[in-house]
Amino acid sequence: LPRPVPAQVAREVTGSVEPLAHQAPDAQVLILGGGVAGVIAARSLAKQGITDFIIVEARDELGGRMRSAAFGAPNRRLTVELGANWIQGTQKGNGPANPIFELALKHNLNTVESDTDTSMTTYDVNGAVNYLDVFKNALDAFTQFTIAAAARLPGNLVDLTARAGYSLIGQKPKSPHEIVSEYYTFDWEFAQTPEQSSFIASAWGMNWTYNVNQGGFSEDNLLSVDQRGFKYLIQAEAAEFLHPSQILLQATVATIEYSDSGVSVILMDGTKLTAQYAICTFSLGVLQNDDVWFDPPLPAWKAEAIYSMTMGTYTKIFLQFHQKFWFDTQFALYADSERGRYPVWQGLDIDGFLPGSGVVFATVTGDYSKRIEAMTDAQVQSEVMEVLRAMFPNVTVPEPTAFLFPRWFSDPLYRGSFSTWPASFVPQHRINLRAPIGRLWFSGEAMSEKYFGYLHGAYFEGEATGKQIVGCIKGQQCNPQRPILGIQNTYPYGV
Ligand SMILES: Cc1cc2nc3c(=O)[nH]c(=O)nc-3n(C[C@H](O)[C@H](O)[C@H](O)COP(=O)(O)OP(=O)(O)OC[C@H]3O[C@@H](n4cnc5c(N)ncnc54)[C@H](O)[C@@H]3O)c2cc1C
Repeated sequence: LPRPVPAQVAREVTGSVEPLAHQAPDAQVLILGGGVAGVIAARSLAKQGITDFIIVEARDELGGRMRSAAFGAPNRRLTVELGANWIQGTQKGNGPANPIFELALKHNLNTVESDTDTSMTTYDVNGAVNYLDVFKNALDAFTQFTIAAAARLPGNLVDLTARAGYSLIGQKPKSPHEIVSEYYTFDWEFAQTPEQSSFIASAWGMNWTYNVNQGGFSEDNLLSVDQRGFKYLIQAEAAEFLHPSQILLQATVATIEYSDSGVSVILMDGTKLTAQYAICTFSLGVLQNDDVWFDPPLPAWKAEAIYSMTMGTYTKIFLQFHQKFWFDTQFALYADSERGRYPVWQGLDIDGFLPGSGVVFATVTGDYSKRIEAMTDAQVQSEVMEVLRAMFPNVTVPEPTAFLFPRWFSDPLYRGSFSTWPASFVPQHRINLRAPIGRLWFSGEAMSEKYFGYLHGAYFEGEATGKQIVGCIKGQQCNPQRPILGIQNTYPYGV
């Protein structure tokens, strides 16, 4: 979609800031960010006849964290997913459907069933070693973990860390095989350690997505191998209703000014845009790291909510080789003496996936992601090759023909990969994270109570915010969530 130059946008206002009341707004609604939440919020507005909006996006395309890249040696290039890759939970029978799954069907996305539970080969520092029994125990332990967490709800028992939850059900992994198996069931999903995560919210996050008995979609995971990129799904949806004048690409927001009567946004190039309402869909990481300035500064209740949720980082490290020399399963585990050291591997050179691609990738998360982002590509490649050579002691592992990993944590447009819920984040914090201030609304995956972290969380939040703003504009129903001022302990400290 080409970058438009609407007349209002071209009218640059730099320097002194005029009061909002004195100028005609550039749009009824500014949608800040063109990821899933932004595009679906726009669709919600358009469906209700509100077409006077502009999506303001820093990058040169829509999609946000649905981000793909061309990867590989010049004669063997293919599309890989740097960001979101799976449709997590699809639909069982006539039950609730994951809306991302519905979009994938609608736009004929090429996906393949991902067998995360049984298509596994296990390795450690001595090469291939079968510890599938330990791995299976970890999968079962996670099911027990979710049951134990859910059991706390009826009694309104306080949240704990996921680590405490594991310990309470007797799971105390000690050997590298046990530790990497636990890592796969927990960190690889949440991009944080059990110590950094909520017991209750980690369990319900899984249940609402995967457990049909608890209102989830299904247990299935579909991996996008679509060579147009996973993002095609949201770009194709956007193309159905967006007019070029409703999108402003390569426009980075520097400051957001807000009040009870309107919002104005100042871009990095000094352009000022004004609107009656704005929806900020920037990632939690962006909000946490002052990449965008708010004027006036965000109130204490909002700042506390933003800083109390966690932004996890999930990093895929892609390698391409002339020839496949690795496992035939979809996944492999590598147990190192250090927890989180290049632990999960995925092969794409498999029938139905990307056969003949010569591509395999490792995933690291959380603090380990931050660690490698501070290193050079060559240093990371050398560590990864050391691990591959330990996994395959009988193979002369050559240097890869291509190597790539994204730096989500360092990127000022994201500052991480997706949000995770820590034990000290209480439901009132989530209400405050989501609550609008004046005419400025907040949306995106991190605001979702049931689906934080996921594409479908971004989708549902974008849809809900769009609908609420329609209600306000049309003067029908305008009931913005009121913040909770001063979230208190249930029981006072005795000091
Ligand atoms: C590595 C990784 C793996 C993931 N895997 C999965 C998965 O398999 N399945 C799944 O369901 N989810 C997955 N997710 C999560 C999923 O991608 C997100 O939940 C979802 O894309 C978030 O959408 P959003 O619209 O809330 O935010 P975003 O996609 O972040 O959209 C916000 C937009 O704002 C723009 N922006 C930021 N700052 C500015 C600024 N100052 N000015 C202008 N524009 C700005 C950004 O460029 C971005 O386009 C993954 C994410 C990552 C990073």
